[in-house]
Amino acid sequence: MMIELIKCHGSGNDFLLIDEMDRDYGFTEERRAELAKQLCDRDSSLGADGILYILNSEKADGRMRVFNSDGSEASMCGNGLRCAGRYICEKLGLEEIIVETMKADLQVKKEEDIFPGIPTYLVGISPVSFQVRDLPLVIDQETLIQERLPQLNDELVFTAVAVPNPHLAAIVNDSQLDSSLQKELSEKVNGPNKLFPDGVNVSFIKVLGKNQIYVRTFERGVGFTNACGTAMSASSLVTCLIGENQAEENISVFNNGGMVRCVVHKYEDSYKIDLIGNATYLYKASIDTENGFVMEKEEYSEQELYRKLQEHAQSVLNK
Ligand SMILES: N[C@@H](CCC[C@H](N)C(=O)O)C(=O)O
Repeated sequence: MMIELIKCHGSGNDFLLIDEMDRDYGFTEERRAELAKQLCDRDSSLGADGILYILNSEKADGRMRVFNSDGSEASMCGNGLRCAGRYICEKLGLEEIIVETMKADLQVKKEEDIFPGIPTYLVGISPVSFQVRDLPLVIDQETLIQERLPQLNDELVFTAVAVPNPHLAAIVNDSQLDSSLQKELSEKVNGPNKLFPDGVNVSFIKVLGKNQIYVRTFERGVGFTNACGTAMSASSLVTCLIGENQAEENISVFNNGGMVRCVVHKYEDSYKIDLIGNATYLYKASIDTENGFVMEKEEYSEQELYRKLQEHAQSVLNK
């Protein structure tokens, strides 16, 4: 079967976007998962962190389903939603839309360029829950907010939060960041384990200065990625909880693929986080799924400008 797709990225977190809005490929659930494993394989001709399936929605402007490269389906993807949102906005000729995702209908809005010439979108990350049952995290307490988790590690202070996909975040120092700790912990909680039976995205956060943080994430179903949008949103929230940053202020979040901006909104008994960043198209291609061969490929020229943002982000990180 021939499939048409767009390879795109948000902060270097890369995806294969497949439009099913006006084309019915007749995918079964098994086929979606198989395709994610086949096409995202870095040793294949494409390679990506996940697939974004774009579908019609009965209650929103479009629907996004995201599959990780291991074939598992995730409830949300912040970087992916910027790309999916851009695609649906441009297809419908709109600047602001609602996209149905597994657990919530979310706002996507075209924003002023985060860096000259870079298509930029805002996605509203919600709902946010600190209830451990929403991750799930199996411990004998209701929440884990800036606390130790001795069953996992004695050294770090963690926050567990669902946005709504599950995140475990810790603020770390340079030596913890440079060590193999994150890999070890992440592999533990993403293999067969009793604490996080469904796995969890694990982020290490470094505070760089006022309103500036660096976040590195080991993603459930993928491994280390250049960036994870929901993780950067969750991490921004964590830094607000501890008073390093403030709600309603712009937080620049640097990552290994570039940078985004987050704004934490605090309501009476809930939070929402705006995630603002690039939605960059690399190429469009037709794929023969029998053998994974790329039959036709047309490059976009957007990545060149994106490199300027990356150079800027790198210069901040090197300071
Ligand atoms: N890269 C994404 C998150 C993708 C899903 C995640 N790996 C999960 O399984 O929850 C993002 O940008 O948020």
